[in-house]
Amino acid sequence: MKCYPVPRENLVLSIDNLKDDIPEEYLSHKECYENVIRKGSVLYDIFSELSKDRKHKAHQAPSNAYRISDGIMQNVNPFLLHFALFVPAITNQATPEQQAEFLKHGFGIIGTYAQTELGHGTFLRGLETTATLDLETDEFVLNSPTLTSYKWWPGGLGHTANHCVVMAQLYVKGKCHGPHLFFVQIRDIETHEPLPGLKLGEIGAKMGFNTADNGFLGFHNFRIPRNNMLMKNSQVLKDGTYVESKNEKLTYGSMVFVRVYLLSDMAYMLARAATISVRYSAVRHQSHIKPDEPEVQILDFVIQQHKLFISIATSHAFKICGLWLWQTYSKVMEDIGKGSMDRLPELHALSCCLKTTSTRDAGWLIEQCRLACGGHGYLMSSNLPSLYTTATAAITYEGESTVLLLQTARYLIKSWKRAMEGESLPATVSFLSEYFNKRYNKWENTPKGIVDGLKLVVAGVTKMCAESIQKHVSRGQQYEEAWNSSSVQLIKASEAYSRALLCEVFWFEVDKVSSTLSNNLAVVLKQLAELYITYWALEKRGDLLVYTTISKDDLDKLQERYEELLALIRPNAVGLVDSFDIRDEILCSTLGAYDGRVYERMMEHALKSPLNAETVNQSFHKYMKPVILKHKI
Ligand SMILES: CCCCC/C=C\C/C=C\C/C=C\C/C=C\C/C=C\CCCCC(=O)SCCNC(=O)CCNC(=O)[C@H](O)C(C)(C)COP(=O)(O)OP(=O)(O)OC[C@H]1O[C@@H](n2cnc3c(N)ncnc32)[C@H](O)[C@@H]1OP(=O)(O)O
Ligand SMILES: Cc1cc2nc3c(=O)[nH]c(=O)nc-3n(C[C@H](O)[C@H](O)[C@H](O)COP(=O)(O)OP(=O)(O)OC[C@H]3O[C@@H](n4cnc5c(N)ncnc54)[C@H](O)[C@@H]3O)c2cc1C
Repeated sequence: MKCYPVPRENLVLSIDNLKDDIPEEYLSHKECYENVIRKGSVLYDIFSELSKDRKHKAHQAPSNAYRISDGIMQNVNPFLLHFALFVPAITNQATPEQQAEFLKHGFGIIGTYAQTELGHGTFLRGLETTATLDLETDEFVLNSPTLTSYKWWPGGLGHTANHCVVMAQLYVKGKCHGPHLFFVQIRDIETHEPLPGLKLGEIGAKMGFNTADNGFLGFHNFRIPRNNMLMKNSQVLKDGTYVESKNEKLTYGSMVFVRVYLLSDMAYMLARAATISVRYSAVRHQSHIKPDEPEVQILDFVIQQHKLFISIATSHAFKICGLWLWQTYSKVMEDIGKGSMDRLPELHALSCCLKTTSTRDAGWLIEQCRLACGGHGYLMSSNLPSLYTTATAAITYEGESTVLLLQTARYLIKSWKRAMEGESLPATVSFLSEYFNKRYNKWENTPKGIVDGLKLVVAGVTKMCAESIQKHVSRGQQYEEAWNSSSVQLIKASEAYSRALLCEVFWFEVDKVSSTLSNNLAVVLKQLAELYITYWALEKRGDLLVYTTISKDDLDKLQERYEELLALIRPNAVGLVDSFDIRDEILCSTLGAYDGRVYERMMEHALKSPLNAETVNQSFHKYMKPVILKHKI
């Protein structure tokens, strides 16, 4: 996977014409798009220059530096798909010769990843776009046979990209070989006009992501060279011979990359929301704790700490687990490069449930941060509304959450069956064997004890799912029907598995490095990790009571410890969000600026509203005054 050198923050933030005179929320839909293209083009130019000087580092661990662009854009970058999916799809799925050919223009082309259609997003085998081999001309003919087969949603497709990687059903000599990827130019490089045989446009305003330029694309007998099929894993030869892939799911590899990346991405989204809401909570004084004392910082309310500190801890949890998952991804990609695909199912299962949990948690936690800021959190200038709509889009894109959790459940059930047959299991699911063989310990009120307890919940729910499926089958249902009948519990098993993974990796990674850290830092990181684990033990107390030997007394002690941790973290709370080191220009928040001048910034921002350009808006004279005068008594 090529990674793009990321421009240093100072370099990017020092560029004058990247600043907005009018806040984006006061621009029209069209002006918004034109504005991000203006800024994105400057960024793109910087990326191009920088990439000429430095070698691309393959398999570079996720870094959120590319989110500088979000700070500059104050919204989603329409070029993001080029980097997030278009280039990775080519580097993962094309032969070296094709990569050299397709990427020879480097930043000279702008691409996107066109897979989802109006009629299908989840069920990829149901995609309707066709790519049919024409033996005589050595070309593929692309068609959108129905309205529902139009590509719909790809970022940058509407008016930005001039190329895309298209997922289409491959037809050779009348036989369908399933979804494959194709490199397609869609606009003229010089004029940017759509090429003949294409229908292109944007899909309209959305809840957020409104600068992503999500678009639609229809093909009408559109021809591309045969060599434009990405042929690293499977090939179509000149004589029409189809050489199938060692694993047909390798075609889906680009989605795994983004799912893995999203864990780190959500860590960064949460870091921003936590920074804004904790800093604001240190500035905002409201109400009393002791009646005879001055109004307090709202951060001194324990319930405010309960709302916000979990976001600080979760950001670190996702960052640490994101790097752990990235290392797994890199190792599996390396193995695949050597011809071994043994761990691909495990990586798929891990990426599905962790992508789902991280995006869902980021959504509700950012909303919780907003709500904790009262009315001012509802202002666009706080940036919390935009963070929310941007984060929650990820619950759907790159694999809808329910669908991905069912994928992980599929892996858990298969692993449970292997445990029952005495097979050895990968470390990430080996606890299923221990549970099956009744090798587990009594409850302990320690972080490790909680992690072990959460794993027992996973094993217990997985066992219950397997028994439920078996029960439905024994009553005459086909396996797929029995699976569907048990899907509520299957989702629960995957959710529990994801939570146990996050708690285990967070705690043990922190524990592992703590000896290398200064004592103060180790203490604070361990407090955050313990807060995270204890928070979720209390949230899942019902399951723990069902599947472990935890007692009511243990739970009371956990609640007490949780509240102790809130008090221990309180003195470091502002320092902890400052340590996320997110500059004001990237935070883009009147509530979260480093200098704490909240009220002055709110007023400065309000005065930028176009409505405040005059004391009386023309609508008074045009519309209100006639009515007032007419009904004046
Ligand atoms: C200039 C400034 C910018 C600079 C930027 C610089 C750098 C940026 C770099 C990176 C950024 C990265 C991320 C940034 C953040 C966000 C990205 C930006 C925007 C959003 C993009 C969104 C893009 C999309 O949404 S693309 C479309 C996504 N669509 C999906 O995910 C579809 C979901 N559906 C599926 O995956 C499948 O259809 C299915 C649900 C799995 C079902 O498929 P099916 O064939 O029915 O499979 P089945 O259930 O029968 O299982 C069969 C078998 O296959 C295995 N399987 C399935 N999928 C996979 C897989 N992906 N990998 C491996 N194995 C897979 C499955 O386990 C089964 O196996 P088995 O039979 O059980 O053994
Ligand atoms: C902001 C944004 C950006 C996007 N960017 C891109 C992009 O760049 N490129 C691209 O190709 N796509 C993109 N997408 C599309 C995205 O990948 C799809 O929306 C996603 O895969 C879900 O597919 P769908 O919308 O067709 O929902 P469907 O697949 O129709 O699912 C709808 C609902 O049906 C239920 N459901 C579906 N299947 C199952 C099942 N098997 N079991 C149980 N329940 C099920 C779920 O509740 C699901 O939410 C983007 C989407 C968004 C929102």
